[in-house]
Amino acid sequence: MADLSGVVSVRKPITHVIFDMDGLLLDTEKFYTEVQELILARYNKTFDWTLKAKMMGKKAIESARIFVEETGISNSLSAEQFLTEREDMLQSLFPTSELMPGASRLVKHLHAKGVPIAVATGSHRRHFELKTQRHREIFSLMHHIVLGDDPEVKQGKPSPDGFLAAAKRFEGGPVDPCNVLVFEDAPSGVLAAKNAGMSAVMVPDPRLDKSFHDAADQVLNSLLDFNPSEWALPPFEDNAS
Ligand SMILES: O=P(O)(O)OC[C@@H](O)CO
Ligand SMILES: [Mg+2]
Repeated sequence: MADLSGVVSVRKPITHVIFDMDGLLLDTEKFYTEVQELILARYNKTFDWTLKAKMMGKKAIESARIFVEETGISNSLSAEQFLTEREDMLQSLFPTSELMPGASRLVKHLHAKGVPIAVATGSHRRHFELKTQRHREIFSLMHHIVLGDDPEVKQGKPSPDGFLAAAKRFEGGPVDPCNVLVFEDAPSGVLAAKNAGMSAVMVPDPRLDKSFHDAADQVLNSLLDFNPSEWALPPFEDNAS
């Protein structure tokens, strides 16, 4: 592949894959958006995608601080109070989580072909259990899952902690980051993958500003558009989703 200046960019051969969870495998980002819109409405403020872009992918307390500070409500609502307030609403929404289009097909395909796969999410254990309760089969195909409250994940994305911990835990690990492909939906997640020295395929929400695409190695509208052959991964044998 050559860019406009004629520079040939060669993709690294990928041996291991790490998936983000919220907004990438699971359609859960919409729950956070909904709840945050409701909370802000009480302060006569609106939630927008500039703020969403800063919060998504981060650990709960990190994104809570951003929320109360950026919206200027921190004098009335602390980050901790915000987390407590949104908890009841989130707890009833998470068990209804759906898979994103193409997630099941891609995870099952890579697993069937023997490509080691893992998850690295900013989500903590309790939320992870609620979100995945209807999707145990897909998540059971992961070699391992690194959660946001894992002791090795000192800082959330864009720190590389979660992805580096995930690369270490593969059989025979640590895997060289240049052989790892990360799938992410969030700007902070793409940066975390790049900070870890990995390649990143971004599958962003269409409402996210396009400037956030620049850090990714590839940007797709959907996981259904992923072509494994472009990354030296085994090709799909059919076109079924
Ligand atoms: O890292 P992911 O799986 O996107 O999780 C972050 C999440 O807790 C909300 O944005
Ligand atoms: Mg995500």
